Amino acid sequence: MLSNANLNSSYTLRREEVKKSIRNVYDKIGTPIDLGELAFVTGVNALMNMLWGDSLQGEEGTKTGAEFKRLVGELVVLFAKPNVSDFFPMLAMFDLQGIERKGKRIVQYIERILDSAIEKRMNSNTDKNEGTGQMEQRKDFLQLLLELREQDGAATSISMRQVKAMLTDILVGGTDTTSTMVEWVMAELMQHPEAMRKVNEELTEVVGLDSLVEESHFPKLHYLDAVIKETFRLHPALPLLVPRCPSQSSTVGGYYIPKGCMVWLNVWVIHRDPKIWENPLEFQPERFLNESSNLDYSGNNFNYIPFGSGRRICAGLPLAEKTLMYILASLLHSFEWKLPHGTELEFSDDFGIVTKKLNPTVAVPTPRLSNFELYTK
Ligand code: HEM
Repeated sequence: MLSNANLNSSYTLRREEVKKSIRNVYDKIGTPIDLGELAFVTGVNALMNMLWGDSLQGEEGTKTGAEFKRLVGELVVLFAKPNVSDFFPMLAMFDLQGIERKGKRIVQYIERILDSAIEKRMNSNTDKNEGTGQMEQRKDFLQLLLELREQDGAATSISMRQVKAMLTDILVGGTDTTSTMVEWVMAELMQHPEAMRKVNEELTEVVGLDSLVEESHFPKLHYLDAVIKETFRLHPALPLLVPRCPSQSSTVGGYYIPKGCMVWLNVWVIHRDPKIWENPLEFQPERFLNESSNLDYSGNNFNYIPFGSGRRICAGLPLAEKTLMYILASLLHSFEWKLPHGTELEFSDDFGIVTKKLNPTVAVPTPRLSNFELYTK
């Protein structure tokens, strides 16, 4: 599902969701909009469409999206919360901080969404089989997983539990991260009007005010790409990545790392290390415009690893890169964004495995496009 060929063939699904969001924003022109919520619903719909061909529709869908966002947000806080049971396993059965109880409640909520999608698909597969005797179903991610299920003796056979675990991984891993980054980028741009001006200029030149952004424009949006990379430097979504557990003892940089221990890599600190970065606390997208800097998301330069590195690098990286660029470029090209009157930007972050903004980024849109029909078609 996450290969480049599959991503290219699912472009229309992302396009539909982004256009829907532009229409929704246009309907609320002049009023404050929670950018994290907007990005979350756009991202989750694009993802659900790719996973099982359905999305959250209408007012009800927006409400479910907001609830889903809140719960995934709660889950990423729980993932990182120090748990007394980890240090004293005999206390685990008492679940003293209620971490297990809260986690289970959220996972059950996600499972209900998955159960409904899986049931619908299995019923439609049965109908098709009975009706025509042919297997001619949609080959989305859910269909591929269902076909791998319980193949007698096959090495690739997986259980229904594993199907749900994979879908949950993708939904949780791919939604909160993307919407959080949209919020940070928009906040940094509103805080740095010169950078915002350059992004707008680039979009006007590359896309034109009489057109909407398409993925084919991305390779030419160099400045916006640098803005996103600089935002990842200052606000890496997973500041400690996922923990590693070495299978052999070794010595790294003079430190002995015993086999079997848990290693956390502090990307947040690496990205702000004055030995690596000039003026590390300043927002300077230009540092990513220098082609010789070799700073991309591949994880090959250990000075810059917002998507991790090595075998466990983010599995959704190509999709994340496309979705983030698409949502941001579209919001910035279609609208001008200003802070609501009398409010100020705020950059504190919240504790959790994902570095979220403590307070939502809220902004008021005004139209930028010359052809108003583009907002509604
Ligand atoms: C802006 C968006 C995203 C960011 C910043 C991000 C970041 C990360 C990071 C830092 C890791 C840990 C890598 C490591 O420790 O080396 C990770 C793992 C992962 N990500 Fe993402 N991610 C994003 C979007 C996505 C999307 C869209 C998906 C799925 C469609 C996804 C699926 C995963 C999965 C499954 C893993 C675990 C990989 C493994 O352990 O083998 N992520 N992500």
